[in-house]
Amino acid sequence: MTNPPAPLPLTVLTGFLGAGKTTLLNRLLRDPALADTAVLINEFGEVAIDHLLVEHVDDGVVMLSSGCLCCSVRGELVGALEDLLRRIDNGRSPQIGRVVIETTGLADPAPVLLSVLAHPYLSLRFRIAGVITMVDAVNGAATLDAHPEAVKQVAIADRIVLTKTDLVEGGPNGTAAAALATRLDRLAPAASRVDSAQSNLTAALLGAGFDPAHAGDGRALRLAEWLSADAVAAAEARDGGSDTNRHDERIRAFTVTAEQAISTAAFEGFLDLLRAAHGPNLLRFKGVVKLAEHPDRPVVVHGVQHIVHPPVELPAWPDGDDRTRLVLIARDLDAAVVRRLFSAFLGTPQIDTPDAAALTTNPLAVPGLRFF
Ligand SMILES: Nc1nc2c(ncn2[C@@H]2O[C@H](COP(=O)(O)OP(=O)(O)OP(=O)(O)O)[C@@H](O)[C@H]2O)c(=O)[nH]1
Repeated sequence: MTNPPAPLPLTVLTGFLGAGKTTLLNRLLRDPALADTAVLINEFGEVAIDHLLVEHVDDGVVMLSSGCLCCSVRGELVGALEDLLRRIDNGRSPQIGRVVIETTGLADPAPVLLSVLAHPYLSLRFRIAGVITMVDAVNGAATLDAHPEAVKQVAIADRIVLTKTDLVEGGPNGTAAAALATRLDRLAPAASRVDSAQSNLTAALLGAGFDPAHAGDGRALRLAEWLSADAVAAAEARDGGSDTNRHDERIRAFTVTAEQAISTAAFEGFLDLLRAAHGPNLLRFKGVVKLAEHPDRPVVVHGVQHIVHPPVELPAWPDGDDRTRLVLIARDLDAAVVRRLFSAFLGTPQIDTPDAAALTTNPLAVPGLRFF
């Protein structure tokens, strides 16, 4: 049996209704550097609105036609990706370099990621190269106030693209723009931000993911940049005690770090418990882990809710920092709870908290899936 080809980068382009997704996609697809991109576009009903607006793509476009990507199209999305692979593998379509999925404005991007990550074959053929969220600089704040979906789209972003900065009152350096920037910093400290008016958006957008295959050679985003653990820790220190009334205040990004290596079994146990107890609230997590069995070869993990992408072992620490660093984006989940859980599995329980044995022999604990 031959090995499957290297996984194709898959980028999810999301953002609320009218945020400027199609406008951006049209612009990106004019860039010759993206000529080998396949685009999966969601449509509403029978009117292929987005398709009519997307130019300069012919064979690379796969259209979905049954409504909202976040629900009914999920099965169809898997089918469309499988069909795309089949056509490429048997030569009916040209080789492609990447896939971009544009979600509808109302979609929760997590199920899109889940349908790829949770699929045994698609998870081998695609790697999540990033979630790019468009935020309208004029209506962004009001949209975040009114729509929890928009908050989630921002919270799980790797990159945020600000659109319509040309229309914002006071200009890109004015008070309204600054207030939105502060809010986005709190909600998505791990996401870098670019202005859609900037000229070279292609590189800024499609380089959002970490590619383990090129971890050491500078061709991919650096591990530290992908994780953004420092930015998340800084945001935590800054915003520590804020109130939790607004719905975007319920979502928090936080880090768990450790110098000490953790055994594979203990790390599995930690993830199992975390996913079993808090899966639905775990919007996204990513990390690099120092395993006791081979501390010189870190393991990169990431996932969405209860699903973990197959972990990738790197030949060496690429960035000089050999600590375990996890970044979690979660709703209604206290960072201290997760840190205590990790400490317990690391064998360094805090006062008044159970150790790993107490946690795993707890008859109420729900065993999760093994993934190593
Ligand atoms: N002035 C200005 N207008 C923009 C910008 N980006 C998008 N627009 C306009 O905003 C409107 C909505 O843009 P679309 O690209 O259709 O937004 P969308 O996110 O694809 O919208 P849905 O498909 O409804 O979710 C269009 O009229 C665009 O021309 C921008 O940066 N500046």
